[in-house]
Amino acid sequence: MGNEVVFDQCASVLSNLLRECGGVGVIDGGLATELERHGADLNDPLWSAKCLICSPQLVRQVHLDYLEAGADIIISASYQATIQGFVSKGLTAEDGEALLRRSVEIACEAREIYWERYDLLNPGVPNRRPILVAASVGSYGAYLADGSEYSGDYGESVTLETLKNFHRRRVQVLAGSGADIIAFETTPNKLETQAYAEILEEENINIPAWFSFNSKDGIDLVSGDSLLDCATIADSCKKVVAVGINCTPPRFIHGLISSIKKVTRKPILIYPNSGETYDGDRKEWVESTGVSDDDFVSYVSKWREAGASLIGGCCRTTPSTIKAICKALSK
Ligand code: MET
Ligand SMILES: [Zn+2]
Repeated sequence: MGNEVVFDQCASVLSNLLRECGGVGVIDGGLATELERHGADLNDPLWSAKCLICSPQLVRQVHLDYLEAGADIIISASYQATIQGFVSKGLTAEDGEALLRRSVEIACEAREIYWERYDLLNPGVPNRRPILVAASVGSYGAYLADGSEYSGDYGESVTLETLKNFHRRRVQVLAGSGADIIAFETTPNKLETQAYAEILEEENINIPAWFSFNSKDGIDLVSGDSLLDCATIADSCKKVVAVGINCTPPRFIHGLISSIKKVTRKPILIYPNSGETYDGDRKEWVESTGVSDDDFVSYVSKWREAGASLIGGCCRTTPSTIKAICKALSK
């Protein structure tokens, strides 16, 4: 297939969804933290990817809960699923690749169950609503599980090539897994943004991607790298169809949308966390620091007005947050 055809196909995946959703789509909420709320123990270097091995049916149920809550896009449990991470657990690289594919398959199964229920409840009404499955790619720091996911500081020895070599095979496998889009999430720095863009351009990746950055000051990425620079890289990459922010406190989102808008006309996506802070030493969330579903929702129309086209939640948001977002958008 010629490059231009691939680019057109990539662009239409999201534009079709947005058209059918009346210009604004809803992304799901936190996956890992929701698995934990249901009792999963994620204290493991594989984090939520551990559930791909131990409790795939719980992962499918959480995807289904988000669809029932109204999400138009569900994100697979591959955030911290890496071939290297599975190999350190004693699996073969082939098993690791199979688990990556499985993460997308589980999300697709949830979509199928959801659609079948719709058919049962609405016999003869052939109008299943469109749902996209996004294959999650977390950062190199998420794989290291040493906190660098939230500092973006990988040290001098990690180069662009290190990051490209780390991510390449996973991205290839996820691109061929049946997912509709690749979600590069919680991206902490510019080097990794560059690595993602180069992989998408150099490899024959024929599904679109979104780039989502993580900020802790409401201005730049967690590493201190310029959001404008990183969003510009995303803007220049033809396979990237949306750019935005995730896992960042709600209070910072409005300003971040305005910044991104300065450098791209691509759809802007945002899926903030609950605003709670994570205590890395105790390995737990500090509840009192967050916002309630009602507070979260009071932001939604402002984010929409500021220019966000895809809105959802990240860590510690739940299906009830997503339901409230849908309500605020009167979907
Ligand atoms: N999609 C991932 C999740 O919700 C994003 C995690 S951000 C640290 O589990
Ligand atoms: Zn998160």
